[in-house]
Amino acid sequence: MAERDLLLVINAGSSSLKVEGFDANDSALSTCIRGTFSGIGTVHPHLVISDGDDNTLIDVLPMAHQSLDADQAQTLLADQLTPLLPGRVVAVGHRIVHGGPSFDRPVILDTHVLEQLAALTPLAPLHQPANLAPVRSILRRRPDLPQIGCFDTAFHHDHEPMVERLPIPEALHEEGVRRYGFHGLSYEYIAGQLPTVAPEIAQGRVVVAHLGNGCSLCALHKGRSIDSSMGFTALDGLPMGSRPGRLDAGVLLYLMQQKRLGPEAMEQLLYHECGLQALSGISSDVQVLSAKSDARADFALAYLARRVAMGISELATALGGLDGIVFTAGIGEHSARLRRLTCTWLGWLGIALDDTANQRHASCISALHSERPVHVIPTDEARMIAEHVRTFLSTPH
Ligand SMILES: Nc1ncnc2c1ncn2[C@@H]1O[C@H](COP(=O)(O)OP(=O)(O)O)[C@@H](O)[C@H]1O
Ligand SMILES: CC(=O)OP(=O)(O)O
Ligand SMILES: [Mg+2]
Repeated sequence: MAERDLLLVINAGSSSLKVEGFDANDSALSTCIRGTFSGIGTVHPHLVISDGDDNTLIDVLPMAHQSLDADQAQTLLADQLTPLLPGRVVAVGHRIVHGGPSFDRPVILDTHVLEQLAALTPLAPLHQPANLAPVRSILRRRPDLPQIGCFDTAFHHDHEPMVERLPIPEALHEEGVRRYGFHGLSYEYIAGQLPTVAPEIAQGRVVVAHLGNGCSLCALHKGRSIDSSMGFTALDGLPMGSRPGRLDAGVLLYLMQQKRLGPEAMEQLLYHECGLQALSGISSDVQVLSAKSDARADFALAYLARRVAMGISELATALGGLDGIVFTAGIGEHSARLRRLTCTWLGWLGIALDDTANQRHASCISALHSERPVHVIPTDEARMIAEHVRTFLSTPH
C-alpha cells in the first residue's frame, strides 16, 4: 500500500502539548493519530497516544510524581509518536498564540519569521516560547519540511479602530500596545460549524464563550469577529484557571510600589497564582473544583459564572443585540454546572436552559420557551489549523 501523506498539527500550550496527524489526501481530513501530553510542569505528567479510531496505542505516566519541563515532554512525545506515524509527514501546522500587528494569516515559519515571533514573547510569556520550541526543533531535524504558523490573533485582525484601541497614548498604540484578542482558531472553527449545527443563528449576532484553561468571549456577527474579551495579552477579560482576567491597573501599581514586586514576580503572580486558583485556594481546574464539597470551590465557580454572564451582556451591547450563545472548550463543553450558573444570570435576556439537555451536554441546551438559543459546540483548533495548512499549501505564494 502506498504510504499516506500526513499533515501534522502541533498545539503546544502552557501545560499541555497536543499533536494530531491528518490524512492530507483525504478531502475530509480524517485523523490518523493523536498524541496528548497533559500535566506538563505538574507532578502528574500524562501522555496518551491514540489512533484515528480513538484506540489507545500508548498510555504512560512518565517519571510519576516528578515534574517534566516542556522540552522533556516534547522529546518524549516525539520519541514515542514518530515510530507510530501511519505515513510520511509532508507539512506541520502550529498554533501560535500571538501574531502581533503583522501576522494576520498563516505564514511559513522560517528563521526570520521565528525571530519576529520570539520578539512577541513578552506579550504571551505563557504560550509563545512553548509554541515556538517545537518549530525550532523540527527546523533543525527537517529543514526541508514546510512548517506553517496559524495565529490565535488572526481571526480578530480586522476589528474596528474603537475595538482595537486601548485608552492610552497614541505612541503606545503605534508600537503595538493594542487589543488583539485570542482563541481565534477556536472561534473560527465554531463560526464554520454554525451554518450546520445552529443555522438559525449563523447569520446573526452570537456570543461564543471559549472556557478552557484560558477563558475568553468573542462577539460574532455573521460569522466574523467584531469584538473579544481578551486584549493586548491573554491576561485580559474573564478570570481563568490561574490568570485574573481584567484587573484594576491600580492593583499593579500597588504591587510594584508597596510590595516592591519586580517584573518576574508580577509575571508569576498574574499568570500562575490568580483566577480560580486564587479564588478557591484549592485548584485552577474546574473538574477538580466541581468534585469538591467546599464553600471556596463553590465561590470560585459562581464567581467565574457571574463574570462570564457579565461579559456576554457587554458583547451583546457591542453586537447591538443577541441571537444566541455558544459554549465551547473544556469547561464550556463539559461543565453543565458552570453553564447553568452562567445562564441563571442571563434570565433577564429571556434565556432559560433545559436542565436535562444541559446535563447531557446536548448540542442545543436552551428550553423551548427560551427567547434565545444556547448551544454547546465542541471546538477543534487542530482541525482548523489542518484546514489552514491545506489551503496554504494549495495556494501559490
Ligand atoms: N468533565 C469536565 N467537567 C468539568 N470541567 C472539565 C471537564 N473536562 C474538562 N474540564 C475543564 O476544562 C478546563 C481545561 O479546558 P481545555 O480547553 O482542555 O484547556 P486547554 O486550554 O489546556 O486546551 C479545566 O478547567 C478542566 O477542569
Ligand atoms: C490564549 C490562551 O489563553 O490560550 P489557552 O486557553 O490555550 O491558555
Ligand atoms: Mg486551549
